[in-house]
Order: sequence, then C-alpha cells, then structure tokens
Amino acid sequence: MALTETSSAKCFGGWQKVFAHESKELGCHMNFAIYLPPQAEDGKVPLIFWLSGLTCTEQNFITKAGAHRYAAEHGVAIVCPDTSPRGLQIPGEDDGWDFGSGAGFYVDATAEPWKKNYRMYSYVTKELPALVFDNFPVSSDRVSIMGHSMGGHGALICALKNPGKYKTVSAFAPICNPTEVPWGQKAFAGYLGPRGSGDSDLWAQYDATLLLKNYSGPPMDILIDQGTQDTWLTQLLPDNFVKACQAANMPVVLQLRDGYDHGYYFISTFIEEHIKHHARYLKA
Ligand SMILES: N[C@@H](CCC(=O)N[C@@H](CSC=O)C(=O)NCC(=O)O)C(=O)O
Repeated sequence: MALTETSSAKCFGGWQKVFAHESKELGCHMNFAIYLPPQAEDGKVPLIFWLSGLTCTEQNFITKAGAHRYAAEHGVAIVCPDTSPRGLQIPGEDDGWDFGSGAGFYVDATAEPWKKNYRMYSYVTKELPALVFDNFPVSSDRVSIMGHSMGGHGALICALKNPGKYKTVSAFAPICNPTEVPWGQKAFAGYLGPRGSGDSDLWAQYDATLLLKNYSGPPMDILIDQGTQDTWLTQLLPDNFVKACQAANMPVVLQLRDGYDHGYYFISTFIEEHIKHHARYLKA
C-alpha cells in the first residue's frame, strides 16, 4: 500500500513524520503521524499507538502532548491515527462534533449509512498496524496502546478485545463505560443501531467496563490518569471501570490528579509517566 509523506521534522534526535494513504478498510484518504526515535536508525524499536479524542486529527497529540522527549529517551515509536474517516459526503457526517467526522469512536459500524466506511476498530487494530510494520523499523511483537477520552475508550477496548496483542494499555480521562453515558449512547445508537437490535449485544462489545466481565486473557497493568476538575467526568465514569477491574482481578491504577481538567495541558503534564509505563512492558 502506497504511503505519501506529507511532513517530516527532526525532533529530539528522531523524526516526526505524517503520512497519507488510501485506506481499504475506511474507503477514504487517511493521515497518520509517526514519531521515530533516534534508536530507529539502528534497528527495530517498540511501538505505542495513541488514539485521540473527539474532534482530533493526527495532529493534536503530536503538537500538544510534549511526548517526543520521552519517546526519544525510551526509544519508542508512537503512531497517531486520525479519529474517523473524512470527506465521504455521508448525510449528517459533519452535523455535530461528537458524531461523524472526528468521532469514529473506534467501532466497526453495522448501521446504515455508516457501516461501509466507519470501521475505525478494524483500521486501528489491523490495517494501520500492518501498514506500519511493513514500512517502518518497528517490532510487531512489542506493541502497546494508549489514548485520551474517546481515544482512551478506544485504547481500552482494543486491549481488552485482543488479549496478548498489546503489552500494556493506558489512558487519560477515558470514556470508561460508554453504554451508560450520552456521548457513547449517541455514537453507539448511530453506528451500531438501537441497543439489542442485532443478534448479540453489540454495544457491550465496545464498552471497556462490560468487556472486563468476559476477559480471559493475561492480566494487563492498566494505568489511568483522571483530572479532578474535568468538566466531562459524568461522560467518563472511571469508578465503574475500576470496580469492574476489581471484580475481574485485573490490575488497574487510577491516578486522580487534583485540579486538572480534560485537556492537553493535563496530558502533557503526565505523559512522561505513561511513556515510562509503556516502556517498562515493551522492553521487558
Ligand atoms: N466541542 C469542543 C471540545 C472538544 C474536545 O475538547 N475534544 C477533546 C477530546 S473530548 C473526548 O473525546 C480533545 O482532545 N480536543 C482536542 C484538543 O486539542 O484539545 C470543540 O469542538 O473543540
């Protein structure tokens, strides 16, 4: 699959690049960002996927999170995809900021008119990893995943639905129990249809708190950071996730950060700890 480099800049001895490609899974042009640390000049490096939140593109994390210094220090690559297909002229695609463009919710849609293209789950777990492993010096067996808000939900479900695929998972202010909150209910009703409308409970298959109940893979050391002044706490429900982890004997650390809100200043304050956490498992 052809990749077109659209930007490249040296950063902390490595390279921050952005590529465009035609996605088969999504049926549209997509961009993704990749940071290659200096160690990638000498051989394959481990890889962290970062999934962004509502309204984001591949740019938000690379321009605001301040992750490059720590990725370079630990010798890890970071790949950031866009958050949805774009420009498909689907009716309603650009009507709101929490559904459609910029809000793919990391599910494979089953409802019309979204099901042909809104396949972000398959894109981030299959097509994009294959593309990255084929084209860059990264190890396919040293991979982990993290994300923010809608992307934190994405990171948690990707890890819980694919035991053993990711060495660890972490999230900033993730939407932990989307079936119980307005953001998740709007997205799941639109992309998956009304709850209970299919043969199985599709909604539950994309809800981290519910997925834990049937998780039978290796324990993962899950790290979550949550600001106490996050105005969207009622959309996130981290306590429900922690309770489900406790019931499933899944190790989880929820760090409540006094005074921090939902935004990238919060993320940039604690990103070093998350990259350290990932490096520990990626290099073990
Ligand atoms: N409606 C607003 C705010 C959207 C927003 O804050 N998005 C967050 C993620 S929220 C959950 O997924 C975000 O990461 N924004 C990008 C950023 O750079 O801060 C709007 O339209 O801006």
